[in-house]
Amino acid sequence: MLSKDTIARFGNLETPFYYYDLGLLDQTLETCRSAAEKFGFHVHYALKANFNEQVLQAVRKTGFGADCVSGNEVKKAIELGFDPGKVVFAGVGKSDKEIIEALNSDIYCFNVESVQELGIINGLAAERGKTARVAIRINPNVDAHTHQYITTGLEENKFGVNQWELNSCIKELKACPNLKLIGIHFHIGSQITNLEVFKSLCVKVNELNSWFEDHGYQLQILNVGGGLGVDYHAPDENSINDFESYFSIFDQFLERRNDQEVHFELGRALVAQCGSLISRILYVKNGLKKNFLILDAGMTELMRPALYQAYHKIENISSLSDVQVKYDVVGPICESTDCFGKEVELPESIRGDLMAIRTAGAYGEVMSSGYNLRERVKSVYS
Ligand SMILES: Cc1ncc(COP(=O)(O)O)c(C=O)c1O
Ligand SMILES: N[C@@H](CCCC[NH3+])C(=O)O
Repeated sequence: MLSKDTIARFGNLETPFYYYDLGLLDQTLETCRSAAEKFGFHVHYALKANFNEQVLQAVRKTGFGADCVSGNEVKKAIELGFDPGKVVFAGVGKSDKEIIEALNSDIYCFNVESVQELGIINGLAAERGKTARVAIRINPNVDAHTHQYITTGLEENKFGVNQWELNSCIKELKACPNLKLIGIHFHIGSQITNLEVFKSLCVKVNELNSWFEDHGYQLQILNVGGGLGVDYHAPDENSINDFESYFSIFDQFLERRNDQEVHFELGRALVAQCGSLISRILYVKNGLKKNFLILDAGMTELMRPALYQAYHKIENISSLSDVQVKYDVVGPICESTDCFGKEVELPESIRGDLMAIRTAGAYGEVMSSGYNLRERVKSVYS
């Protein structure tokens, strides 16, 4: 909940901007850290969810590692003080330049997404007299029951290698003396709210763990990715995930060998609820059939509703009116999908009112764009 003092402070600020509640972020990180510690699990924060420096500093202080998906994310994590020994690098299209930089930084592990990539990393490592630690990202063909655009673990998705390619992976690994296979990696999708899905993932991981054992590989790491969803409808009631219940599923259903480590790559569940996009109403348009609130923020600042029809709770945080009106809440961008919500019930609103679009800390600021030559969105913290 945004406090009265915080809202009063916004009154003097130019909008739009992202507001981050760093206190809530710290509490969320600490809840996750202590739950993971209880089970002896390791967490790498997925930078793609939010690489705002203040957010990253808080994550780094917690002691989490970094899960990166580009050379620049690897560079940023290391520059901000993450231990290279806790940096992992995934991505279906790692360029040679990105691989070389990651090798030079001695990162912990490459999460490899194709048979061909194994050979490329091996060649680049050999040229530098290095051995690269790798984990194979396997597509487990588990349905994450999430939005079709953010599911990643089905055979029709571009991510990872399919199970029928595993023999080729082993053959390639045998021909790659500069690679050390340390684990297997999975990530089945994002915004997963049905925790049963993770049980199905565990069953697959167990099967594949045994498969590698049967082929002579004792894996050090089982990396089960991220994907834990958050409550977009009730950000105040459920501001921090129940990380203990989430981790306990893996504790119960994963068949770990003696020293095997379990790694997680959480993004959204760590940072979504601490961020809100704050905006002002520019115009109120009352039509015959619809009332529009036109905000000074749009899909350029928060793309999720336009891209995935994603729901975000919208609040008028300055209106004192008791009258409730339904509005379509839209942005100023020259696109019809530039809409944050349709038929949203809000207190009667006027030009200048402050609006908060909640649960915007993950995949918000980082996905903003300069379309329509918009200014880069600013951030405010408390
Ligand atoms: C490989 C990988 N790991 C981790 C994540 C983080 O996912 P989430 O933010 O849903 O926890 C993603 C994004 O979906 C991903 O693609
Ligand atoms: N960017 C997405 C999720 C994809 C996560 C990365 N694989 C979102 O806003 O929900």
